[in-house]
Amino acid sequence: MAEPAAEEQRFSLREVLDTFRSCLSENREVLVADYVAGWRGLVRFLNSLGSVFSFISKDATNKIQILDNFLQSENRVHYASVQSMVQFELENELVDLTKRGKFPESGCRTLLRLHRALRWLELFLERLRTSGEDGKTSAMCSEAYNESLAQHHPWIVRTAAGVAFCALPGRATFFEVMNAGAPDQVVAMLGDALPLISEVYQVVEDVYAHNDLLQLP
Ligand SMILES: CCCCCCCCCCCCC/C=C/[C@@H](O)[C@H](COP(=O)(O)O)NC(=O)CCCCCCCCCCCCCCC
Repeated sequence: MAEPAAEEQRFSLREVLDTFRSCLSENREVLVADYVAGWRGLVRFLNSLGSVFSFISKDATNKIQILDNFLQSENRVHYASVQSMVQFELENELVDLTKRGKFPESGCRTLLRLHRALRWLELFLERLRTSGEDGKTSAMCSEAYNESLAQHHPWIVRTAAGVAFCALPGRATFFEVMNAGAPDQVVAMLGDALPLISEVYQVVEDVYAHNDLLQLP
């Protein structure tokens, strides 16, 4: 008998893109449940690349879980969108604004970590999309990282990340794991996806910038 559970576990780039697509509502609210679902898909992809990446996927999973808990809490209506979450947590003083204190796991600071990682994803996928057949994924990955997330990570994390990047498979294998068809189809799909990811990133960036939350500890 076929194993649906195993099939569900299989990463599909299209599915992940669809969840990121559905996370922007008509009035440009970013829906937290879909945002988190998109991340869950990406983590599944990362896990399929091997255990060298597990320290990264554990951190991402942990943050997804924190947000999931809010989505299931009695305050869940306030966590429906990034906009409502920010408003709710700020109004009720549930965020450590300048140094870590009573709220080390606020929704705002937790989502900010994923938001910064989304910028890495955008830069990385754009490099992947425009790369040639012999493009080096590890170089693309570390360039994207240095331009984004690295600025927020201490030396020890940057070093560990650098080591992990060396274990990335080549472009061809990478495209296969994405499970989105032949390389030219993957490239086309990335072309469709990137404006979407950028838009989600930009909306969240604007909300955080407007509320002066981009440096939350
Ligand atoms: C495909 C290669 C994957 C490379 C992933 C690049 C990102 C490297 C991130 C390294 C993070 C190391 C783990 C620790 C992080 C935390 O210190 C740090 C700060 O948190 P804190 O303030 O609570 O302490 N956490 C973070 O910055 C959040 C990191 C979240 C990383 C999620 C990465 C998911 C990658 C998904 C890959 C998908 C590839 C897409 C192909 C379709």
